[in-house]
Amino acid sequence: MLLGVNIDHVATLRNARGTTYPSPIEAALLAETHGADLITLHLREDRRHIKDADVFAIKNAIKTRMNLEMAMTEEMLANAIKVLPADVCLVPEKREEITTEGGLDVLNQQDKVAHYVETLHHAGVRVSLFIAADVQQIQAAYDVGARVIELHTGTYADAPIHHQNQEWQRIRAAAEFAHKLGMTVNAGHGLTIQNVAPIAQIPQIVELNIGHSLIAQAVFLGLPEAIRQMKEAMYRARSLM
Ligand SMILES: CC(=O)[C@@H](O)[C@H](O)COP(=O)(O)O
Ligand SMILES: NCC(=O)COP(=O)(O)O
Repeated sequence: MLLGVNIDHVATLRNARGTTYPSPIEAALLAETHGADLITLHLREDRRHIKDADVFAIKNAIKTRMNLEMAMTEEMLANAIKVLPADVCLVPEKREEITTEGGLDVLNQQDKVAHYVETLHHAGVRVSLFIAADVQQIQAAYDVGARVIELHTGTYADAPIHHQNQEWQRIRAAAEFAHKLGMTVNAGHGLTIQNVAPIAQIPQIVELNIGHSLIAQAVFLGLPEAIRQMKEAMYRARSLM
């Protein structure tokens, strides 16, 4: 199981004072030296954390692969064609949101999503769609040509303890459905060292993208140790399957 380290919130800390530190580029290099299988970052339209310069610098510096998250806008599409990351993950964005709230609504904008998928595929970029654990959305993702999805685990992560199993069941069923279609299934959002194990135990999920809780842990433990503990939790969970 692969771990994508999302470094958005290293940039949040940097931007708090407008300094050059902590450097997202340094964080990306440290993360991949200490176990990150890929580096995920979200260039938001409002640039509240990751900036355009970070994207280009990280693309040129890392040895693993870049998973660039972006909204479906012409500006972001043009930028992605310039950067040419290994992966683009199309995510919904609302200016007023604190963080990503829901999954991309593929079902109700299939022509638009198909255009972004086709354009990025033509440029040699693999495309994943960040969607809710919903069979109709997964089928729509397949129908528009996407062969990779990232299941939004936010409803699982935010669920009250007595609802968590129900949310986990939804994600497990969604992963099974997508896998049967031949899709690559990733997952992410709101995952922590405390809640990651059940998600890691879903056999069809091959990659987890984790950011906020990892960077938070890194404040106390340092990034290498935070990554080590997260990977250990993922592998321990897998070994108990
Ligand atoms: C799509 C997703 O769940 C995250 O990767 C996203 O980047 C969250 O946005 P913030 O990093 O701005 O919280
Ligand atoms: N796509 C999920 C991601 O990259 C990280 O989300 P989070 O762990 O910061 O909530």
